Amino acid sequence: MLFEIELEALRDQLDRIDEQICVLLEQRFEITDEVGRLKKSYDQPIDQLSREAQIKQNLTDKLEGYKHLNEILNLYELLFDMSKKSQKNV
Ligand SMILES: O=C(O)C(=O)C[C@]1(C(=O)O)C=C[C@@H](O)C=C1
Repeated sequence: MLFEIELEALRDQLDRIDEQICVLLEQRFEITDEVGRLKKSYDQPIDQLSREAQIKQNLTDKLEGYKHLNEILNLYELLFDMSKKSQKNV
C-alpha cells in the first residue's frame, strides 16, 4: 500500500512536469518552424550543424554538474531531428 501511495505521488509530480515540458516544446517547435519559413524564403539550408554544436556546447557549460547532462544532450539530438523534419513541411 505504501508502494502505491508513493508511486502515485511521484507520478503526479511527473504529470505536472510533463505538462510544463509540453508547453515549452510546443513553443520551441513554433519558433523552429518560423526559422524554417525564414530559411525557405531566403533559400537557405535547413541543416545548421554548427548552430547545433553551439547549442550543445552552451548546454554543456550551463548544466555543469548535472547528473543527467548526457541524457539531456541526447534529447537535443532528437529535438534537432524533429525540428528539421517539421521545417521541411513549413
Ligand atoms: O537555428 C536554426 O537554424 C534552426 O533551424 C533551429 C535548430 C534547432 O532546433 O535549434 C534546427 C535546425 C538546425 O540544424 C539548427 C538548430
